[in-house]
Amino acid sequence: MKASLKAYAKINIGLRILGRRPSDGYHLLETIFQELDFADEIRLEVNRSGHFSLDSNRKDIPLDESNLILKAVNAIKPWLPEDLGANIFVDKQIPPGAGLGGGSSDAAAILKFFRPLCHHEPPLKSLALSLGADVPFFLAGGSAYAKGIGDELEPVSIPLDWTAVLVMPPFSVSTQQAYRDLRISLTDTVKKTNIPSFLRQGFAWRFFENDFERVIIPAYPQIGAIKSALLEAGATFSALSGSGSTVYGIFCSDDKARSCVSKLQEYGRIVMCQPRGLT
Ligand SMILES: C[C@@](CO)(OP(=O)(O)O)[C@H](O)COP(=O)(O)OP(=O)(O)OC[C@H]1O[C@@H](n2ccc(N)nc2=O)[C@H](O)[C@@H]1O
Ligand SMILES: Nc1ncnc2c1ncn2[C@@H]1O[C@H](COP(=O)(O)OP(=O)(O)O)[C@@H](O)[C@H]1O
Repeated sequence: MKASLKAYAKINIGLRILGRRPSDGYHLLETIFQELDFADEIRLEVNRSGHFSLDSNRKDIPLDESNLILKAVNAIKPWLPEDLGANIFVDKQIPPGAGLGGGSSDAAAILKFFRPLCHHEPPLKSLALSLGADVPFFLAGGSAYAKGIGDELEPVSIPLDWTAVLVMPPFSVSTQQAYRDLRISLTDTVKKTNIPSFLRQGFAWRFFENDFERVIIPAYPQIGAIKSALLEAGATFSALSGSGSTVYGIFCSDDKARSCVSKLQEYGRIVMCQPRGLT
């Protein structure tokens, strides 16, 4: 059996770090995850060899058992027939370490693909969370308000009549290091959530900020320059996605978005894409 899966990227619309979880030091946050129609493609050839292999067009990601695709395979394996195997190829379009959740989305796509082949129902949500804090979002995608460590999800309805311009600089940012650089202590008081009240007032871009910008922009001045360039080019809103390195601009018209692309080329790879609703 052959199959081709799309693993879509996300951006974070607002990202507030509220504090730390005492049990493991993970950061408590609130954000809106928005899925985009920009994706990796995962091609699989399922066989009865009991063996899984992985290859990719990108050689700068691990292709061994530490790849999130093989981690997802290993997580769901106890629920699969023992002789099931697959040759997997991932055509990476989403750069790693870009704040677009590419690896997490790949992992969720694998869990969803193998679920119907399981001999009994796997606990998909907990398997997803064991692979990464962002992975549960990608099981359903669309637009979701997230709390906890990013795993407490609630679908939300926000306007989707916009085009995003993603500017992906030629460097990655380590998520773990970015969290460390925030220097939030385990004993700091946990802040209250704000996003639900923003949404009750009616969605407006001006409400949203990404707390990582405080540490990422000083460390990577190019990120600040991209944000300014997007706003100057007419973006309604611009922000860092996740812990970076991608900066996105929101444009109310496709034409306006297209006309800014040539002005931003010097900063890195540019992709224009649309938000995806729940499917
Ligand atoms: C910052 C965000 C915002 O959406 O996205 P990215 O920029 O990575 O896309 C996420 O919180 C990233 O989630 P994800 O990339 O799945 O993180 P994980 O693999 O679970 O964790 C990587 C490391 O980040 C730290 N971490 C992660 C999530 C969290 N809520 N608190 C943390 O402190 C931990 O130190 C962990 O070892
Ligand atoms: N399938 C995968 N795709 C991308 N990166 C992966 C994958 N598996 C493991 N990784 C590792 O995970 C890290 C984070 O990648 P990714 O999830 O794409 O970025 P981010 O956390 O910034 O959204 C990368 O540094 C990469 O080495």
